[in-house]
Amino acid sequence: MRQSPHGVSIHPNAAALIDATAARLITKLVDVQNRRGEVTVVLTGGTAGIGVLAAVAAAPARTAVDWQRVNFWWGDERFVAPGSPERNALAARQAMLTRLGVDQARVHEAASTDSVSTVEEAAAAYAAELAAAAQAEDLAEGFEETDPRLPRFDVLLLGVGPDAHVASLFPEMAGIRTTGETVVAVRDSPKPPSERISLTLEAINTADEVWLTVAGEDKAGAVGLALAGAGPVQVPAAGPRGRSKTRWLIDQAAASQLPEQLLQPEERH
Ligand SMILES: O=C1O[C@H](COP(=O)(O)O)[C@@H](O)[C@H](O)[C@H]1O
Repeated sequence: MRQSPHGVSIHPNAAALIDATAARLITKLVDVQNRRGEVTVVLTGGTAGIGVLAAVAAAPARTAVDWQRVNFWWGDERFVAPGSPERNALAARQAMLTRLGVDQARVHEAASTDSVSTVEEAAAAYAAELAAAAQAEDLAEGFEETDPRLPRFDVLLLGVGPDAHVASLFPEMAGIRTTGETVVAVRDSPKPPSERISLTLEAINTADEVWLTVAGEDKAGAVGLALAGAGPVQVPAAGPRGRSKTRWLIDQAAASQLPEQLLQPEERH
């Protein structure tokens, strides 16, 4: 693994990236639990994101985490039936949640087409659930105030699409431009399914740590542009910033168009 001083870790291939990210996530969850008792993680869909969850569920070190005291949210969800293979939450349940005996009351899945009739209703319900969790935290002691509309997110995982989308915030579309809201409804996603809900960039950037986990050459252009300082409206992956840390966890193929200045001299070709 190569580490750049800019928060970019480059792994030799997708499998190594996924295993290393899973190990890092377990360590992070344990650290926060040791300090505060419970920990909140925001999950992502996508190939690498779900791969990481499967690797966590298979890692011997998983037993170091108290899975009953982990709160789960999602950065985005597809507005489809709950049993649809398109559903990010279903993929996460199959890869990890059902295998670890998590507390179901702490799993905050967005509404599906079975429970509400429009994607706007699903977005509003998710925003309300986030706000209620934030209020409950305020009543508990020891929580540092971040955004009154959102619970504290200790670590927020994101994938990146080949078009540089993160969560369900797509280039040049309304979602990535939205301010003043924590959750947006998306009706015209260029990647199917068309109806989705997503945290806004404003909400994502309340997280203490944001980790962008990306593998594959088809993502190299998006990663290169994001790290070269592109604007988030054109390149949504350029927008996420954790309050304490922003980590880019990528494989060699996804790193192939990284700006030269992000690499140590000995890493330049
Ligand atoms: O649609 C989505 O895509 C992205 C990235 O997915 P990938 O398969 O290209 O890795 C994912 O981060 C997001 O959660 C998901 O809804």
